[in-house]
Amino acid sequence: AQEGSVAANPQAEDEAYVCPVTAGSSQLNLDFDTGSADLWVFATDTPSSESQGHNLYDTSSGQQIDGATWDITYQDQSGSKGVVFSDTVVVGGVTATSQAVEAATSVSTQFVQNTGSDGLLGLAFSSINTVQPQQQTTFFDTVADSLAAKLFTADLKKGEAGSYDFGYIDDSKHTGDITYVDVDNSQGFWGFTAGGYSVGDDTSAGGDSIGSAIADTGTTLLYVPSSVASAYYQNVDGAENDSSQGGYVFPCSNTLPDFHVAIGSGVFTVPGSYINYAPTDSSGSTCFGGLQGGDGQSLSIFGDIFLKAHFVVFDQTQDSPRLGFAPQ
Ligand SMILES: O=C(Cc1ccccc1)Nn1cnc2ccccc21
Repeated sequence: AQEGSVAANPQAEDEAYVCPVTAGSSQLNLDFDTGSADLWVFATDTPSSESQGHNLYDTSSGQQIDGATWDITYQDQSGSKGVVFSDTVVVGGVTATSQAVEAATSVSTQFVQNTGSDGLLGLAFSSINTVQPQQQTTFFDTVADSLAAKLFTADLKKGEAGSYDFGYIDDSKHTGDITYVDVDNSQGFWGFTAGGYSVGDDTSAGGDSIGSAIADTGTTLLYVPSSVASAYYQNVDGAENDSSQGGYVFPCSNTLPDFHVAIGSGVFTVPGSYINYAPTDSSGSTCFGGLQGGDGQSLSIFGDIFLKAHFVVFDQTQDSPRLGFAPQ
C-alpha cells in the first residue's frame, strides 16, 4: 500500500501553497487545491507569451488522450484550458501511473503572472473535473485504492512550510483529538456545516450558525456571511468595509481578536494575528482582513486563513466522506 508526504510551501503572504510534483519527466510546483478537481499544468504546448518563468510539463513523456479537452473558470474569473495527456505523476513518493495531466494551451493573466505556481493539482471530487468528452479523476481518486488508508491530510502553516500527507494520519502533526463532521459532496466540494461563532475572549462559539461551508485550500482567505464579518469587525477600531480595496481594511496598529467557530462537537480558533492578512500598500498603515464577507453567496469558503490554523483530514475511508479538524 502507498503512503507519502510532500511539503506545502507558502508563496508570498501565504497567498497560496505550492508542492513539488513529478509529472512524466518534469518537476513542477503545483498549487494543491481542495476547491477544484483538475490537475492542470503549464506545458510545452502553452504559448511562450504565457509561460515565461514557469516550469513546463514536457508533453513528449505522456500519451495524448485523443479528443480530450478541458476548460476551467474559478470564482475570481481566472481560468485556463487545453488538451489532456496520460502520464505518471509522483507526489511525495505516491505514484499515479495513468494520471490525466491537463496541459494548458491558454492561461489567464492571474496564473501567467504568478511564476511561483506551475499549475494546480485538484483535490475536490472528480465529479467536477472539467475534461470532456470523458471526465477524468483527481490524483487522489486515481491512487485512492492503492493507499494504506483512503484519506489525505493538510497541515498548512502561517509563513512556513507545512505538508500534505497521503494514505495516513501523522499524529505528531496535531494536538488533541480530531473532530469529524459529515461531508456533503453533492456540488463536488468538501462541503460541511459550520455552527455558531464568537469573537475575542468569548470562546463559546454560540450565536448564529454560519451554515454551509467548504474547505478550500485553493482560496487564500476566510469568507463568511456578511453579517458575521460585520460582527467581527465591530471589534476592530477603525475597521471599514472599503469596496475600492475589495473588502474590510483596518489600521495595521490594531491587535485583532481571535475568531472561534463551532464545527461538529468542537470549537476551532483562528488567531487574530492570522486575520491581519497583509498591508494594502507599502506604507504599511492600512491592513487587509483575512476574514471577509462573502459577496452575497450563501456558501462560506474556509480557505487558507482558517485551514493553516488547523490539521485537516480529508477522509474517504467510510461509506460517506467526512472532514476531520484538530488543533495543530
Ligand atoms: O474559486 C474558489 C472559491 C469558491 C467559491 C465558490 C465555490 C467554490 C470555490 N476557490 N478556488 C479554488 N481554486 C481556485 C483557483 C483560483 C482562484 C480561486 C480558486
